[in-house]
Amino acid sequence: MATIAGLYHVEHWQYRAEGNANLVLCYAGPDPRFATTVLRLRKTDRAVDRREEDSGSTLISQQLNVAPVISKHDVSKESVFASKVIGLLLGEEFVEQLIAIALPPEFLVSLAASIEPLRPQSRLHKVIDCTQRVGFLALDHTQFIQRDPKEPSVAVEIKPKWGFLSKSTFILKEHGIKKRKCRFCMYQHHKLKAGQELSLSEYCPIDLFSTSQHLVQDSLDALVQTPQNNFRLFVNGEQQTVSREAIAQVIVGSDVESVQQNTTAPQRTHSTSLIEVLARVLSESPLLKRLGRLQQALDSLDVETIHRFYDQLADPVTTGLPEPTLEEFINTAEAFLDRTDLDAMMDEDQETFEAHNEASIGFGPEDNLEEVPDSLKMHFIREFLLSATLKDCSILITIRRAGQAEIRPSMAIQPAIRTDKSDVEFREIVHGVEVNGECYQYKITCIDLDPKKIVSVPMYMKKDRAIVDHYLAVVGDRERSCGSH
Ligand SMILES: O=P(O)(O)O[C@@H]1[C@@H](OP(=O)(O)O)[C@H](OP(=O)(O)O)[C@H](O)[C@H](OP(=O)(O)O)[C@H]1OP(=O)(O)O
Ligand SMILES: Nc1ncnc2c1ncn2[C@@H]1O[C@H](COP(=O)(O)OP(=O)(O)OP(=O)(O)O)[C@@H](O)[C@H]1O
Repeated sequence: MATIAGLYHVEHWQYRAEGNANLVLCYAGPDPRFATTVLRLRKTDRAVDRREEDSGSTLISQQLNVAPVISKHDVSKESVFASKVIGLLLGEEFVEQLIAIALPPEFLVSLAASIEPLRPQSRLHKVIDCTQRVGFLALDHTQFIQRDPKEPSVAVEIKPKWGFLSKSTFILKEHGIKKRKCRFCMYQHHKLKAGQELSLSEYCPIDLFSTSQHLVQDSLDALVQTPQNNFRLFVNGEQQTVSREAIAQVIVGSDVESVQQNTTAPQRTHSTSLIEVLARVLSESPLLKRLGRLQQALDSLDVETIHRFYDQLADPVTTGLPEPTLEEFINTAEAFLDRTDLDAMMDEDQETFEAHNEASIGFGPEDNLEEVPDSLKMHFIREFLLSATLKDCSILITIRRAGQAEIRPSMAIQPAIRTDKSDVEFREIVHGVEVNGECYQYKITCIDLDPKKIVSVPMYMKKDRAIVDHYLAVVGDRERSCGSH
């Protein structure tokens, strides 16, 4: 594992953001090698008595003392999973580069203590896992490698979730609502009941994934209106509160300082809004379409059949299945690509894509599923896990105004970082787009591409049931289908 001299200064790392599983810090020190990089660290359950909680180093040291020496999460292969497995499917250019680095425990302990007061209340049930020996250095995708002091970079993070309505013939008739309402829209009602959200989101992923520019634009407006955990805004790497006003002010290249200070200073008027530029980028880039089609094609059997396979294969004593290895995931992706023409898949209309997809499975719901060979059952469970990764990733789109000459695609390379093992360098591909006669540079990257666990399959099944049952109980089958306008 690489050790990088000069990286382990706690005071040089600032809290950036966190999800359920990882916490991310951005570099704010003087070393130019780490400018525009972030550090991604795994979290673990807070395993100490809450009465003793002091949100400081005692707490973290307790964790360090009680936890086993080897972290229960072996994350060392996760960077390879993202680049090799997801890279095969999505295209390597869209997958964020992660560099695995060694983590001294004292560094983690001090880091955890220093950022604790900055963390949101809702995430405090977990802490940085101070037993992890490996973390990841990545590019800060809210900014460009080459900063332009005159043109601020505006970044939007979208967690698009499930971009398809399942047409799987394996879905039981009584669960047919899944063919009309998307999982995100149905899940909103469950989240409301559970107190996870206070109001329903106006966003529907089916519109975002539609590739129709006006629907994409409408769904971006909906995300701004109800961002939940699906939309974040950054200006020069600083996270901003999402609001219509902030978005209107962040007309790319407008008076950014006033947005950062959240003032309502008079805006410079531009004909083009950030939403328009984003809609163009999302409709133009193949990423979103590829993501949606892959999510659907890799989930051809739906969790209902996947769970049946899981039950048929699971060891009755341990009631589990071994987690797939990296090699097994690679083989699964390769076998999927053998039966799928990725280029054709991108060009086909929805109906043809679904028909091809169904035909390529090799068996149907009318067949005796007990007779499907075990190896094939395992294969489809792993495909389903790949789909789960793609259903939970986020997309970062970073934009800045540019001159006409700068909108040709180009690659920027960060100065090499010398580790004790080798030199590593980060790269980014910068594209250009012209909207309403104004030129912009952008990059688009997928983050959070961790492998999902096979042990979660029964939980996925339970969640599916809970979401559908609750939706049918409170709404029924009376709303218009998602995607029908
Ligand atoms: O099942 P979902 O759709 O709720 O997804 C979970 C996410 O909830 P969301 O609905 O996006 O708010 C959830 O996000 P939040 O914690 O709600 O922000 C995680 O991303 C979770 O992944 P993991 O278990 O940490 O690997 C996600 O779990 P997976 O289903 O991806 O395993
Ligand atoms: N390379 C990056 N550049 C900039 N910001 C990043 C980067 N990676 C992560 N982040 C920020 O940190 C947040 C948490 O990271 P990440 O999505 O990997 O966590 P997670 O726990 O896996 O998320 P989830 O709960 O969705 O599974 C992201 O939502 C994003 O705002």
